[in-house]
Amino acid sequence: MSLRWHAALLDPATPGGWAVVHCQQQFLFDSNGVLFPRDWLKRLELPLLSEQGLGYFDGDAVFLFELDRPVAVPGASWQGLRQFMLHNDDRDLFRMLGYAAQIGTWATQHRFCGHCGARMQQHARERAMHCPDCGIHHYPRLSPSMIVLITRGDELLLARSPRFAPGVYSTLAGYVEPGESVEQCVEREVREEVGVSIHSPRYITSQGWPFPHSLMLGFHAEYAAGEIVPQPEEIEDARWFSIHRLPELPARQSIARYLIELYLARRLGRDDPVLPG
Ligand SMILES: NC(=O)C1=CN([C@@H]2O[C@H](COP(=O)(O)OP(=O)(O)OC[C@H]3O[C@@H](n4cnc5c(N)ncnc54)[C@H](O)[C@@H]3O)[C@@H](O)[C@H]2O)C=CC1
Ligand SMILES: [Mg+2]
Ligand SMILES: [Zn+2]
Repeated sequence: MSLRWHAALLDPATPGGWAVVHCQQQFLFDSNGVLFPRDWLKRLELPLLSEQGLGYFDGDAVFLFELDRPVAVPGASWQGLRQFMLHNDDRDLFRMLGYAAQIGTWATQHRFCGHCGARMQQHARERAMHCPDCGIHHYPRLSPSMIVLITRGDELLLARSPRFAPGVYSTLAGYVEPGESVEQCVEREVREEVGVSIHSPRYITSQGWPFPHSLMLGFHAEYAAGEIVPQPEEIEDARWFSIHRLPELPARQSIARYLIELYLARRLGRDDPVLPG
C-alpha cells in the first residue's frame, strides 16, 4: 500500500498547511482539487464547527474545516464522498477524505458531554474529545460489521436492500452487536436476512468503509440448509445466481465486490483480484 496519505495528530494552533472542507459527507472542491490553502480559507469566515489537524498528504500538513452548513464558496462546489470514491481513482485521496469525513462527523457530534452536558475539548495528545468536568473521553466512532458471501458450488446467494441502486445485488452485511463474536454475527445476520443456515464461515480480509463509520470484516461461507426467506423491510429480494449469469454487482471499490470476484477467480481459474486499499 502506498503512503501518500497518513493520519497524524496535528495541532490546529500551528499556522499554514492545506485544508479540506467537509459538511454532511460532502467536500468542497475546485479546479485544483479538494486541498485549499488553509490561511486563505480562514479569511472566508466559514461557519466552522470544528477544526482538526488530520495528517500528511504527499508530505504536506492537512487540516479539516468541519462546517455547520454547506455554504457557497465562489469558484468551488460540493461533492459527495461516494462520488469521490466512484469517479476518482486516487485511492490515497479517498482514504484521506474517508478519514476526514469520519473525524469531522464524530467531532461535531461530540461537542457536548453525553454524561454531564459540559462542552467537550479536543485532547492534546490523542484523537479524542475530552470532558473537562467529568473526565470522559470519546474516541472516533467505528462500527464493526460483517459482510459474507454465501456459495453453493457454482451459485452465489446475493440480495438487494431497498437502498441499493436499481438492479444491483450484493453480499449480506450487518453490524456486530454488543457481546457477540464476528462469527456469531455472521450466523445471526444470515439467519435474519435470508433465513438459511451456513457452515464454516471463514474470515477473508477487511476494509474501512466510511459510510458512515464501518469496519467491514469480510467472510466466505458455504450454504448448509434452508429455503431463502427475505427479511421484511431490510431485504427486497434475495436469490441464488449462477456464476455464469450474475446480476449487476456493487462498486468495484467495495469489499462486497472483492469477495464475489475472489470466488469467481478461484472457481474459474483466473488470477485473484486486488482489494482497493
Ligand atoms: N464495503 C462494502 O462492500 C459494503 C458495506 N456495507 C456497509 O455495512 C454496514 C452494515 O450493513 P447493513 O446491511 O446496513 O447493516 P444491518 O443489516 O445491521 O442493518 C442496518 C440497520 O441496523 C441498525 N443498526 C444497528 N447497529 C448500527 C450501528 N452501529 N450503526 C448504524 N446502524 C445500526 C440501523 O437501524 C440500520 O438501518 C453499513 O455501514 C453498510 O454501508 C454494506 C454492504 C457492502
Ligand atoms: Mg444488512
Ligand atoms: Zn462530562
